Amino acid sequence: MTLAPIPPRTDGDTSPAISVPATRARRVGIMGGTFDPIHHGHLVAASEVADLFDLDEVVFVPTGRPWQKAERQVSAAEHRYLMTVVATASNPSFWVSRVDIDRPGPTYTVDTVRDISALRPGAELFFITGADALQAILSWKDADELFTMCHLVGVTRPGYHLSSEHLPSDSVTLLDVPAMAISSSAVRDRVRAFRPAWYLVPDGVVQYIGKYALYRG
Ligand SMILES: Nc1ncnc2c1ncn2[C@@H]1O[C@H](COP(=O)(O)OP(=O)(O)OP(=O)(O)O)[C@@H](O)[C@H]1O
Ligand SMILES: O=C(O)c1ccc[n+]([C@@H]2O[C@H](COP(=O)([O-])O)[C@@H](O)[C@H]2O)c1
Repeated sequence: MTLAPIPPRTDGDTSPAISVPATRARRVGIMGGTFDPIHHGHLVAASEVADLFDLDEVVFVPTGRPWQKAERQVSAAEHRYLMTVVATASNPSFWVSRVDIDRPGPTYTVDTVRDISALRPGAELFFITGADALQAILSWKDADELFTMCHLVGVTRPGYHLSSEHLPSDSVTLLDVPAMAISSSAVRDRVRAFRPAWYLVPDGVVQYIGKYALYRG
């Protein structure tokens, strides 16, 4: 049997075919992160926001060069991208974009949102952040412009105070999500110490980490 070749994508993305009611604009969540590795805290946050904000899809965007983590050693973008694909593959409304890892230079969220907006013209955009990232948002590049480009959804995260003080109230919503006391740093530390990462990250991500001997130090 001969299979028809898969046509090449021009945008480098593998977004699923999702039909959106004709009566309203498409509602798109953007979950940005270093995802080194992606864990269940990220996935629960995205799933909760998708449900409560009636999102049609959530696009996970692994950072290319996270400039505020410049002092850290971050795994190769391709590994972080592929682990994010593995972790989200089973959810029909989750997908992963390469826009940040394919853009040269430091990763700024204003560029992320601009690029996703170009892929989804006319969509309403919701950028999802944990409490720690929201606390730092005024230090982000062109934060004022970001508030005009998308709605920010700040979610609870164990160990961090969630607050929108000093942020424009019409651009930010705070949301309680089920507490997942998980961080990528803790997962990396566990792997380095030969301790299990099962159930903190999706099974396929545990296997990916083992296959490529990530975080062994
Ligand atoms: N357990 C969690 N609950 C809610 N939000 C989270 C959680 N972990 C991360 N986030 C949010 O997900 C986004 C991406 O986080 P990131 O990829 O840096 O993960 P991390 O666990 O904070 O990583 P690291 O420990 O390496 O700093 C950020 O907005 C962060 O606040
Ligand atoms: O735009 C910025 O200047 C900026 C500075 C720091 C972090 N961010 C974004 O915040 C998200 C979470 O980042 P991090 O470093 O906590 O994984 C991710 O999408 C980053 O690109 C964005």
